[in-house]
This record gives sequence, C-alpha cells and structure tokens, in this order.
Amino acid sequence: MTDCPALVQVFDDNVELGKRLCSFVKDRYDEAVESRGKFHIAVSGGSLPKFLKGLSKREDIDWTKWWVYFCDERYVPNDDPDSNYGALKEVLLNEISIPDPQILKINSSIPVEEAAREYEDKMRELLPSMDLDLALCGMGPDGHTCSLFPGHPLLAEEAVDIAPISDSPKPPPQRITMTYKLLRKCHQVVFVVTGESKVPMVVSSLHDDLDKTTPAGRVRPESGKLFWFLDSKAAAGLPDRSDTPSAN
Ligand SMILES: O=C1O[C@H](COP(=O)(O)O)[C@@H](O)[C@H](O)[C@H]1O
Repeated sequence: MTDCPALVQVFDDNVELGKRLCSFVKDRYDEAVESRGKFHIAVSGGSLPKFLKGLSKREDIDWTKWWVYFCDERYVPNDDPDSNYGALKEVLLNEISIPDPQILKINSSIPVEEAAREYEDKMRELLPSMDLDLALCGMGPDGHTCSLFPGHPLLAEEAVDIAPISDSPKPPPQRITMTYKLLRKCHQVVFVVTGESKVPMVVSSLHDDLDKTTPAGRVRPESGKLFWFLDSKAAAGLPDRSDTPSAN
C-alpha cells in the first residue's frame, strides 16, 4: 500500500457529483478559515469548472477570504476561449465577489518561461508556505493532470513549483503548470473525473505502485488527503468500492 491511499467516491451522475463537490469545498473553506483565516484553492480547467457552479448560490461564504490559483493555465490571454481562468470566470467568478488581486492569473505578455517564474513568485508572495488548502485536479483520457503529460520530462521536475511547458501534446502547446513539488504540499487534493473515456486511466491511476501509475496517479500529498470523485461511467472499471470511506 502507499503512504497516501486515495479515498474514492462514486456518484450516480454529474449533478450529484457537483453537489457533493461544492459542499466538500465549503467544508475545506470552513476549516481553512478556522485555522488560518484564509482559504487558498487551486482549480483546473477542462471539464472541472462547471462542477463548481453551485458554489455561486451559497450565502454562507465570505468570498473576501478566498485566494484562487490555477493548477495549470494555458499561455493565452485571459479572455481567450482556451483560458482556464476564463472558464472558471464564466461559471463562477462572474457571479461572486472575490477581490481581483486574490485571483492569480497568468501574464501571457511575457515569454512562457518568465510567465511561469512570475506566477510562482506571485504565488509565494500570497502564500509563502506554498501549501494550498485544496487543489481540484482533472485527468485527461491519456492520464495527464494539470499539464503533466505521460512520458514528459516535466514529470521529473523538482526544482520549481510552477513550470513552463512548450510542447504540450494537447493544444494549446504552451502552458504553465503546478509540478509534483507543489502538489505534494497540498493539504487536500480532489480529482474530479467523469465519462467512459477515462475508464482505463482511472484504473491505472489508482494503482498503488508509483512507477506503474499515470501522471494523475502520481499526485500524492505528503501529509494531506487525496480524494477521487468519479461518476459511475468513469468508475466502471473499478471493483465494487462500497466499503470505501466517505469524503468528509
Ligand atoms: O488541458 C487540460 O486538461 C485537463 C483534463 O481536462 P478534462 O476536460 O479531460 O477534464 C485539465 O485538468 C487541465 O486543467 C487542462 O488544462
């Protein structure tokens, strides 16, 4: 067994998954505010932002206590259709009132290497310990998470917390991404994975052996908790997990 086994939760459909994810995020926000007065969360792009829509209706959240980062970001202007920030803005940020300086966006007007360095420097100013309360990760059908792709040299990057990539196999090719160095420091990580195209990589990702798993499966918070929220389609290749502990 690993030192950080994943707690797997399977939901009948995306509506149930979204509801549970929103209340899970709210609980982590409560805990973080209780312990350090602030909530630092990182969000992925792709299919993930839409599951957070329900948060906008909550009246029990003080948005001024939120600091938002991106697990990875495409090297495009913030109003580009490919922007992960843009996707989150459309479903959530437009509806709530997080102060703009507390949402850390990429600067795509400088070279991508500098953009990654600047993102890391600014993140360190906002969160010196670089320990996110919560990272919400997705996984592509190839097993990638953030912009950490199978077989890519970035999987071994240990010098920096945020790295540039210029040859992403999934467009757009230029991006910045959190590395394992940073992901290991998270207090909690939740993978949100849905749809039948993800079945083989869900099975591989939950393999205990780090050498045999996918880029997503290699995310193991050092002293935090790891959750996988799946819909029943994505979970179709897993054995019956009715005894899995619940995500509290
Ligand atoms: O390119 C990306 O893909 C992954 C997975 O996306 P999904 O649509 O299959 O959920 C996403 O987590 C990442 O943030 C994004 O940049």
